[in-house]
Amino acid sequence: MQPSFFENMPKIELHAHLNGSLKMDSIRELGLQLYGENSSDFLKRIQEFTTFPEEMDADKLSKCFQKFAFMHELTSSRKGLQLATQMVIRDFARDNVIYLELRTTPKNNEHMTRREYLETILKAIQASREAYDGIIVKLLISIDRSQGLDAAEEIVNLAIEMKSQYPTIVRGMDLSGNPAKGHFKDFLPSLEKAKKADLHLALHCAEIDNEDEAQEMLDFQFDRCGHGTFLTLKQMQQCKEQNITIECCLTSNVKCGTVKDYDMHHFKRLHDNGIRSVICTDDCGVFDSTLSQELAIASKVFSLNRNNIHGLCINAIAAEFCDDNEKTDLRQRIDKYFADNTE
Ligand SMILES: CNc1ncnc2c1ncn2[C@@H]1O[C@H](COP(=O)(O)O)[C@@H](O)[C@H]1O
Ligand SMILES: [Zn+2]
Repeated sequence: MQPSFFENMPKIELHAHLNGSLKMDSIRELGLQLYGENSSDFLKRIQEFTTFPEEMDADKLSKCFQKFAFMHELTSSRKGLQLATQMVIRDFARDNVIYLELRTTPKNNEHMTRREYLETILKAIQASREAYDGIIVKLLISIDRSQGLDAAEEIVNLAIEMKSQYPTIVRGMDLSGNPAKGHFKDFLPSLEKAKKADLHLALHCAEIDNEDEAQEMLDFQFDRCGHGTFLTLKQMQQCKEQNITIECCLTSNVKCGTVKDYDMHHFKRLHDNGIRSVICTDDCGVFDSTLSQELAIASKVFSLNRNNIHGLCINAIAAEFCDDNEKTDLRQRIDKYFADNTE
């Protein structure tokens, strides 16, 4: 299959962090719009944002988290956040993503409360649908495991409130941040509360090797597993039994050094064992990728044929946090693409 097959394909993105998904060109545009900023120093910082050392480094993943500070600076004002949200949605729409679940950690600073942070994004999402060709955008609200429990509790309460105000957009919660920091167990009461309030859960799990924590998470039960890199085969089987879909982010894992190379990626193991997985970008800005590229890589490295790719799209529809009418419509659009493109 040619790259254009993946570019033209209507796609579904289920794992994308807002501040990690702004592409280099859009960061440049954002700098210009916010500060008239186009200096060589600014352009150098953009380069650093997307550059990863070639060699393996045990600390590569931790270093990745330092990169987000740059984007967080650009989105620390309401205007910056609103523009960034619009640009991220536009960039996904340009890649023919027709359904996008964006996730973000609400932040408070001198310009915004966490509530205002979320309201700014929700308004930008509402405006985006008409602007960008009918793309459906949902929001998952993230808890950063490297931050304290008070923040987590405030965020869950806000998520519950925002879900009742924007029920078609706010669909779930995520647990993310540096997996070497914090303990899942501590966030359990907050996540339990989210679950009781019917928020779906897409949690980062087993991104690093921590079998006990992964087990605690699986026993708690959630809907979708971000990465799942270090799940044991038994835990993968548990995912299958519990109907948990694994969100595989190939380039993210390779660039962060948790997977040595594409052909060593656990996607193969999942696929071979019939465990439901989907391909996602994670942070397409930081990792300088697109969903089309990730699917093309998956198809090449794991020798996936058209039916396999179609199957991945169907997996994604099954795992979406949206209503059945939206799923039916998306399925029709994707089936039509595969029926019309029989190369
Ligand atoms: C690479 N693998 C990853 N593992 C875990 N968490 C990640 C991540 N990539 C991104 N994030 C989480 O998303 C934030 C950026 O988006 P938002 O500011 O929330 O929009 C990061 O600060 C981190 O908390
Ligand atoms: Zn992630």
